[in-house]
Amino acid sequence: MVPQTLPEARLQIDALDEQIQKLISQRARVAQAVANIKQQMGDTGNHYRPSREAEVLRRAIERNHGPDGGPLTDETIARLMREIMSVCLSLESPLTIAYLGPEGTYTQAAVQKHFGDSVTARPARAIDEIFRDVETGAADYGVVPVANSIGGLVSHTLDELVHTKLRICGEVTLPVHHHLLSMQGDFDGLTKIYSHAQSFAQCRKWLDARLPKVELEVVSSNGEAARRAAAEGKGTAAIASLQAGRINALNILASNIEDDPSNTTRFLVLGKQEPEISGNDITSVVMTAHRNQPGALFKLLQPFAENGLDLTRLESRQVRDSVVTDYYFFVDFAGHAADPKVRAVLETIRSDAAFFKILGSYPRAVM
Ligand SMILES: C=C(O[C@@H]1C=C(C(=O)O)C=C[C@H]1O)C(=O)O
Repeated sequence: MVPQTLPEARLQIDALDEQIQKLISQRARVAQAVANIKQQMGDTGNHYRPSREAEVLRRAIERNHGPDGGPLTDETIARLMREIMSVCLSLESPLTIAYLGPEGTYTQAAVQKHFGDSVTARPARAIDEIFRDVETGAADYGVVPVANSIGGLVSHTLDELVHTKLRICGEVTLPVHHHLLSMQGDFDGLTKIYSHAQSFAQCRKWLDARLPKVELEVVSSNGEAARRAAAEGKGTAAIASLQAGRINALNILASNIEDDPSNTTRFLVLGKQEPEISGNDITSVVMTAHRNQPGALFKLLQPFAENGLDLTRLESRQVRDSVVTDYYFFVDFAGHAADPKVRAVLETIRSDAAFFKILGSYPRAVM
């Protein structure tokens, strides 16, 4: 019944809130029961299940299109469900997630998007430190950037992936929006802007048009840029994320100043876990072909085509220290390595490749 007066509307909202709260508490109790059941089943690790979470989020989005759907966007519904799962999971297993710090980086925003707010985010100084934090158990999972639609591949991440024992257990895609942030409230007397080199490159046109005379100083991250703008105050600004602005209490002088509004960064979630089949999964592998064999790459990729496996990404990176030119091929495709058909294809490729490694099978990003 659509309310006609404000008191009527408030009454309805109070009644709905009561129901929502009751249901959320019930859900949390069931999640606690799940933890006990998993322990009884001899599960010794944490209780985070990437495939199950993807399934819950996909269902929420499906429902949003059904008879119980409402005026909220899929993204909003998924974000709310994400937070509910995040608080439920924190009762089962409080998680620590290593990310490329300092606070306020886009990688931290990716952690929040993927795991929700009820995790401890642990900033690392460099990408290899994130791998080490997860390998040693200082963090349960790690989040690293792997590619940006404008800036290209993150080579440190690819290099670490070749050698690590960790598995990719998830992906996060994040639209990247840059903002000009400062302690001051206007452009007057701005003489210096701090940012990461990539962010400057991504805002080149805007900077040339609006602030051609201001000095640009490259720092190690956007989080660091925001920290400096806050510490130095008047006359300085940073190009960074809204989150970095919030953390450092900066004003927004200009929003979405990136040249390409579809600018997106892809991140990987690293862990020791092998996610189960979720029904919409990606598998990542890395391989090298035998040298001096014409058509070697063609031969490596042929089994994917012959078995109808859809390649979603193919990147190459030169093998470090190789005198002769030699390339690692990073291939992503739709499917899960536990699927017998996929397993057979991977075994064929493994026997044809000079080097071959499965990096992980994980649910395709839902949000
Ligand atoms: C409750 C579970 O454990 C965790 C919490 C989930 C949730 O709150 O829905 C989903 C998957 C797991 O990360 C489960 O495995 O079902």
